[in-house]
Amino acid sequence: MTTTEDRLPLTTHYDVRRDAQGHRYLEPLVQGFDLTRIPLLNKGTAFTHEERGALGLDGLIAPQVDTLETLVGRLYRDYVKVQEPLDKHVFLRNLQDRNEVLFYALLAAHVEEMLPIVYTPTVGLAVQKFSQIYRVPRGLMLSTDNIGRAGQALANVPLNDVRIIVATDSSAILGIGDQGFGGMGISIGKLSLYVVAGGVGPDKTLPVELDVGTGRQDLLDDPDYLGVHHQRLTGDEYLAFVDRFVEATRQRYPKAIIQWEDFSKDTAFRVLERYRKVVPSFNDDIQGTGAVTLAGVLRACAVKGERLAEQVIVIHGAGAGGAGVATAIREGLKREGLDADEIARRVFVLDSRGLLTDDRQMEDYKQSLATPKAVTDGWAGTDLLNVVREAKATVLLGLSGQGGIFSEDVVKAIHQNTAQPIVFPLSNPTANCEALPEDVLRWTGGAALVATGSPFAPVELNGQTHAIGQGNNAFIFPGLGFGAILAGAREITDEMVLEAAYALADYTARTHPGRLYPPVGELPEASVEVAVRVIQQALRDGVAQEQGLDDLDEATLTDLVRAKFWVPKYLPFRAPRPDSRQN
Ligand SMILES: O=C([O-])CC(=O)C(=O)O
Ligand SMILES: [Mg+2]
Repeated sequence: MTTTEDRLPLTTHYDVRRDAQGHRYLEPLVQGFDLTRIPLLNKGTAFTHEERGALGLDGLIAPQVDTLETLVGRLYRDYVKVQEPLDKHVFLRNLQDRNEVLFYALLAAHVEEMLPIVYTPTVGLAVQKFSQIYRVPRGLMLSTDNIGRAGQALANVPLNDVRIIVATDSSAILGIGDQGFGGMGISIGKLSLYVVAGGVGPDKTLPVELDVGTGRQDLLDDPDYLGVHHQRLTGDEYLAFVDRFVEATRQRYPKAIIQWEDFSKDTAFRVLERYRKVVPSFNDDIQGTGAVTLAGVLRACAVKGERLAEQVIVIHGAGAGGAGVATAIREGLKREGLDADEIARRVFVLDSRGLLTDDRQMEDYKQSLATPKAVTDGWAGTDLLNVVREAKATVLLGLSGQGGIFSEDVVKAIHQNTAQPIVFPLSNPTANCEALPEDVLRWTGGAALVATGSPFAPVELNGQTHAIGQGNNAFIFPGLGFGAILAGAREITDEMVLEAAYALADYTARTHPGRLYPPVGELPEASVEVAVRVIQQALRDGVAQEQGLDDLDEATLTDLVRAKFWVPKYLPFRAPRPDSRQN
């Protein structure tokens, strides 16, 4: 054996090792043509002459030997010729499925430009068209057909050291609802961000689709739809399905974190609570969105020269996102010294029927978000416009998925209450955004502090340029997950998520004091800071299992996080020695 450690190779197809000088190299466990067909192994024309000779590639690759940089340049020149966002998405996904390091090198070189293509908003369209654009498999597809063999399905995954899983049941993708099997696209997209912005190696990531059926008749009737053709499982059957997935995952990947993504309000809270002490896991839409929104609101308050505790916050939308944001904002208010009574008078949550008041019939999870009925005594009404007026709102947050619901009336009403209203239409993708930033700015004479969930171009108004911050949980989950991985966290605590919010706000305050969020191009940098603070919080909470982190000061910890950050490059290949463990 060439290794002393008792562990499986990183994947079925290769291992990564270090030579005597400490340089990393890749040891392929397959040979020849297969090397050009496995995306994590393929180097395209960048295989060296020596590698071609040693690995059975002679004659199988174009003569020229390229570098990764040359390939990135060539691909980019091709990429810019593609016009439609969905076609660009398909271009990049095909590259990912062909040559994964090159995909990440290209993405890393053009983060700001390509994020809206691999991720929000274009990923929304890719999810809707998933069955049409599907070419080769990626990730784990569990369905009612195979969930009884979940253990075998996980054993079939060629990765041996998965650390982060994004799993969706596709019941509430972005703001576009039930997407059936197509939700796999969001798991894939989120994990691309874990790699490019969160420093996790692609061979440690696994996208998962939990295909429990769909409530969409149009999909069920469509012969081209690739998911299972039946109604969604519900109740105990549904939970038994997810139980099987969690149990098989724990067996195969005991160190993996699960990010629950885009579960509808009917399942999101139950799933999160059921498993969060069983596997390190969090719900991105509840907790990630809560944290990223709190971070932006804290920044907006600072820009105004005020405190969060002075604001009155109206949250429109009481699904997973709205509930998560309400919880995060309440925590923020508590940290600034407000008691429960005061908080109840400052945070108002609305669903599609208006303000949640404690005399209303509603789902269990909403009850803790409801306003005491007495607070609304004498109000003209409890619809959005009336709540903004009567509560004297200064902050308006949109998580409803209802495009355009922040009308001119509503925005002008909040502007009556404060010189600089904080207005965040956060729903995704773009068509579901509660208002267009340029409208909000125009209706408020440029005074509003605006951030959105989907990317928007800067707005020019009266000779001024307003950058629109992207309050997307992409600023939280990669750093949160990376930090939790590095800490070996056995649980992801609420405090770790909250700390991620303050870390992001601090990063923005230091690097861009006038902004609400950093530019998206800085996602990797911001994630490093988030990861460091998450590790520190995991240590404080006593959930970090990784040894040797306790005594590190912040600078050393930051260096460590940077050193662990995966960067796309082609490692040199060395054929395994005959006595190696191949087979
Ligand atoms: O995916 C995004 O852009 C943010 C998110 O989690 C959602 O909108 O569900
Ligand atoms: Mg989501």
